[in-house]
Amino acid sequence: MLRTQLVSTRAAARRLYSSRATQSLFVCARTAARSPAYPTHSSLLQKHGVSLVIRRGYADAKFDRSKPFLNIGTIGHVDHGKTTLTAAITKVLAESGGAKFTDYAEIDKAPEEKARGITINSAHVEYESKNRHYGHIDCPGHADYIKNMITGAASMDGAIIVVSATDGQMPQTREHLLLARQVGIKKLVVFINKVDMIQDPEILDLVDMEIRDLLNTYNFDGENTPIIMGSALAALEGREDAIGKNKILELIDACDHWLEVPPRDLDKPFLMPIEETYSISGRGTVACGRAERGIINKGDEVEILGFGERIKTTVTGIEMFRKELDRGEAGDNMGVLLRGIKRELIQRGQVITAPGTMKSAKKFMAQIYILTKDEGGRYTPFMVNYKPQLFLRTADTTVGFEWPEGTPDPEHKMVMPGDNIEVVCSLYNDLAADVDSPSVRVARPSVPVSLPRSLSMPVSELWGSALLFYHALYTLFVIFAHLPSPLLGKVDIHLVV
Ligand SMILES: Nc1nc2c(ncn2[C@@H]2O[C@H](COP(=O)(O)OP(=O)(O)OP(=O)(O)O)[C@@H](O)[C@H]2O)c(=O)[nH]1
Repeated sequence: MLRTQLVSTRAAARRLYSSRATQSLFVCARTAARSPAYPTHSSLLQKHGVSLVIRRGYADAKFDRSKPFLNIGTIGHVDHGKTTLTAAITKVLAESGGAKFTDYAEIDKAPEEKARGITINSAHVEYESKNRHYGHIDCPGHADYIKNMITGAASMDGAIIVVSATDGQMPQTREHLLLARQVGIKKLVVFINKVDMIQDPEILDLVDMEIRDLLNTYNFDGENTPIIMGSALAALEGREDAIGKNKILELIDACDHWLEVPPRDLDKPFLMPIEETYSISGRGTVACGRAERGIINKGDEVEILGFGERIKTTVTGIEMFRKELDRGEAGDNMGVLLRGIKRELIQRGQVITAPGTMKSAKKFMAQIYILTKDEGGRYTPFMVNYKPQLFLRTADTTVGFEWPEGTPDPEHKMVMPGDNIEVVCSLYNDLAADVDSPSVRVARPSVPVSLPRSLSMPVSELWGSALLFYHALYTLFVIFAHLPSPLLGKVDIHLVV
């Protein structure tokens, strides 16, 4: 009886969430929030001629590398309690000296976020368990900010998926699971939150069952994945330890035992995509991001690439969570202090690399497999001049598709889900790509060019490119119908034309 009631209430809630009326309301609210008539904090500042320059302090202690470092984070549906859980973890671990308590407001800190009451950019905190050092990313749950989720999730080694016991799995629970899978996260820990609002244990059993099924659907280990049931708010408010503090400790223990530290690519040339930039008074400009591969030492020469720039500079300092390092490694979520670089010169989406190891590309050939609806892809065709959004590392830019020269009847050629196509891609902004990567099958350029060397991207990055269509398609789906996450395709080969 109870089960039937619960299922029908959830079905009604999902139907309401997915209805055109609700989605139109969201769209109107977003449009209003973005309109000049409803200025956000930063647009107000800009209107009055004040540019929002982000400043912050620099490292004030030495970084201790004695414990293995792992990037994890909270993902899940909007309002299920990701930020509350992040704050609660730092609070509980602060009691044993494993963290500095970071309260809810500090994590949810971007001005636009506060104005609109939702998490836009992923926020980073750190904490330590007995065995591990964690960098933690609090990912946004809101549909509008899926691109932040892609870049946030892309820098995670493992994740905590937060599911409210009152709602069970919701659209973004499924979307984030799909995304987590596609950006290479292999293991997750589940936190069923808000159990303080549930009186009947049968409901919790039902949510547990539902989540294990869902994990299996997305190729995670549904049987063995640890599921912890608790209340982040109770832990944050220091009440009801049985569902609060004790469950947070259980969650951290589960992360220690279930999530694995992946092998780090230390032998390859250094590469760090820029996520954020800061200006440190008296020191200079710091670029932050997660090192994808290689090692960087204080004093090393580097190159900043992308968006029309190729700048040589020297690294004068490396920091991680405000602690100084002599050397940064693949997997580190670090800040790099750059000699003589003005903050305005660099931006999110560019990369910092060992000099001469990468080039930037604006036009290339791609071999793309278009995922079908059953594979989480699209179910409608598209034609020439289709312009989706490309997500590559922290960059996102518009990409235009054209048929290669010599294609018969290009104007009327239609691409169906399940098709394998070869297209010429033109980016709005140039992005960094590897030179002569051995991990790529290099095909014949079908448009003749006289480049000294071919440019290509390794398959791992092409997977990032496979997410390129996600945002554009997602927006369409949110507006017209709330359907499962679309992903356009798998990109196999990239060549410069
Ligand atoms: N009763 C109860 N409320 C909770 C609990 N955890 C979070 N909440 C409340 O749920 C609401 C949403 O929590 P957030 O932490 O902002 O949720 P979120 O998932 O980070 O939301 P977004 O960042 O916008 O995606 C807030 O009002 C919290 O106080 C809990 O364990 N019990």
